[in-house]
Amino acid sequence: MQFHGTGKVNEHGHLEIGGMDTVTLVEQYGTPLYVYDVALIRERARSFKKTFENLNIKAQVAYASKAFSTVAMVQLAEEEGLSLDVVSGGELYTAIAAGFPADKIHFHGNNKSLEELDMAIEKEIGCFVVDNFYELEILEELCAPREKTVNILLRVTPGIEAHTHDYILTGQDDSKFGFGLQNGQADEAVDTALKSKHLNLLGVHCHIGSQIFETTGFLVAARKIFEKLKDWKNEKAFEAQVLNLGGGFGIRYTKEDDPIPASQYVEEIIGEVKNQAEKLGMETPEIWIEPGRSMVGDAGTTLYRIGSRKEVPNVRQYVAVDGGMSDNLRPALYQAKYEAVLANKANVEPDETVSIAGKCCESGDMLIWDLPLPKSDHTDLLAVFCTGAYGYSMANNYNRIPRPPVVFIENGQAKLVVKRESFEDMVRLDLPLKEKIKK
Ligand SMILES: Cc1ncc(COP(=O)(O)O)c(C=O)c1O
Ligand SMILES: N[C@@H](CCCC[NH3+])C(=O)O
Repeated sequence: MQFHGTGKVNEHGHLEIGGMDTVTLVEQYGTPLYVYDVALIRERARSFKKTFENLNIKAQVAYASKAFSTVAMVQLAEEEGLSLDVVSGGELYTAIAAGFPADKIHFHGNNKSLEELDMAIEKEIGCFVVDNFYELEILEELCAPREKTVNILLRVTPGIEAHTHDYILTGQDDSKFGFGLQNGQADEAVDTALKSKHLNLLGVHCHIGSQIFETTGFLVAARKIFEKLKDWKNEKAFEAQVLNLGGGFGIRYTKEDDPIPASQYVEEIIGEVKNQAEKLGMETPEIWIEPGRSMVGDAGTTLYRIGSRKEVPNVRQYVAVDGGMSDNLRPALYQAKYEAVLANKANVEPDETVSIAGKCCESGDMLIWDLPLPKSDHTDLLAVFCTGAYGYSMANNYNRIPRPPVVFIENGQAKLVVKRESFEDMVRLDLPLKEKIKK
């Protein structure tokens, strides 16, 4: 088993993360439990930033907070000097509540509401990534009476089919996001933005998809965008100061995944952007990127307690854990694959193959199919790796299952950063039909 970050097996044969025994963590915080290896998040953030710095490129590395948004995570992003991508009022509110510098916040979304835009204008965020004509219109309308000017990027869809799951593709022509680059929409959006009194057009944004292992898609996107930038420079006297190529860098969930290092994505992107700019006689724009999964994905591990078991003779052994699609929706939604070990028997050789079921009332609530494991029972803990991105952030209360807490681990210290939801929380927003809720 290849562990991630500071993960290793300690002298008790237990999985250790950030110098903390995971069995001890469970004694203290219970299961299910999300555990984050903070040193690994810092390492990822620094590696992205350093690649730009080494090549002397003006850049912003914006953490895509949709991957995992909590006050503590946003504060960690700030400590590491990252910018922040938010995609809703809730993520924006979290950033503000965390004290994140507003001028380093970039606001995404294909249907930002008036209230959300209002809040973002009031907070004076750094940039709006405008997705459609309606947003151009309402943003101008909201800014005019305040006599405020806001920075914007136009999100374009370059017409690229990156190799990833269909549900997480975003750069193809037939996408709900952005202005079509090929069909004249992007040209029209540039005209509208340039005419507007209160929108300061900084440049272009594009995001081709998520969990991408090759650089080709990013490079083709950059080339296609530059063809337009050249036209816009010649025909509209508009020169882009910023090119944001989004996130999407893939990570290793299982041994079948073979991602290139984060620095390689960045180096190749920089190379192409410089090349294109030079070829077209333009200044190299500032390059912004928005990694989410590659910032936090492999830093997260979920700890579960093993529970019931069911054998379907000659077919399979189901082993159930005390969580499931309520804390990790990805297997049910994308057929995502994960690796796991018994946290308390981390160096014991497997002696059976089991399929890990969640506890939700849904046949599709399966976390891992056909996983080799040592024989296990209720005294054992399952550690599922690489759950740091889109795990907690997509967690839900299906079956009124409370969401697990989140613990940050660094240098042998554990810090609770999200509390466990309680059953009271499950009825917190409910209003009774009768006077009293029976307890
Ligand atoms: C606009 C945008 N930026 C950044 C991201 C982050 O992607 P990832 O987590 O794959 O790096 C996403 C999600 O796919 C996105 O839609
Ligand atoms: N939620 C997705 C990625 C979403 C990408 C956001 N545009 C995942 O878990 O892989």
